[in-house]
Amino acid sequence: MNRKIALQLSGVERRYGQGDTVLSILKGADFSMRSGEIVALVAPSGTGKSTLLHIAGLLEKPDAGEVIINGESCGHLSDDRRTAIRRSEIGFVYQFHHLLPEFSALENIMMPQLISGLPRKEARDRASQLLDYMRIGHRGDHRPAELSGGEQQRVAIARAVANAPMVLLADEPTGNLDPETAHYVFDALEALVRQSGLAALIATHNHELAARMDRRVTLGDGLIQEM
Ligand SMILES: Nc1ncnc2c1ncn2[C@@H]1O[C@H](COP(=O)(O)OP(=O)(O)OP(=O)(O)O)[C@@H](O)[C@H]1O
Repeated sequence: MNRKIALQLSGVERRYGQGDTVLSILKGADFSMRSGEIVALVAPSGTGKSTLLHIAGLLEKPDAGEVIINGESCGHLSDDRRTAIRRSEIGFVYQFHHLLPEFSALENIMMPQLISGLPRKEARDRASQLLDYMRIGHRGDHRPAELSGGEQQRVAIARAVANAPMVLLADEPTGNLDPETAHYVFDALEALVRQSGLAALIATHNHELAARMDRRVTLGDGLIQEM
């Protein structure tokens, strides 16, 4: 199988601080991921996982190097173009769901599509389909506070992929869940990735979950290394 490269990082560098207190987090990191692939990012706390995900997701700019999404090099793009790529090609999931509390699960999933200009009916149909896919179709009218932790994360994943992005970036998406629920949420995520062909990079401290993914990478000395 030779699927196309959805995300590529080339020579990515990131430093924080100034003068004597510069902290070099990424020192020329290279990485690529193909459509349909699920990659675990497993590395000790503070080594730069979130930094890497923020750069890959165009939320932060690297000090040097390139981020290429779906063949488009993003380094020299205008902020507007970067925002447009982020909205259409990238989905984010975090450790805490960050769903809007006053809206239902269905409405939360519709939101990114409405922001992208999709008609309400189409957004609703797709949101409903995603809820079914995540096996929580019966929970569409519930607000986040009325859902379990695992259900909330499944809604968050559905919302992240609502605009059919090329790349899903997840920062400890099951970090707040018990092990059994974590596996259940991952089952749903995996099914979604296989069905949609998006590429997923998932930072996790859960080694059992990482073992279920296609590939595992780690961060060491500012570089991304295959495990
Ligand atoms: N804006 C910033 N300014 C200064 N230092 C920062 C900034 N953001 C991150 N850092 C530092 O960079 C290092 C990497 O942070 P990052 O959040 O990427 O690590 P992480 O591997 O995701 O950690 P964790 O697993 O604990 O979430 C840390 O030492 C952190 O303190």
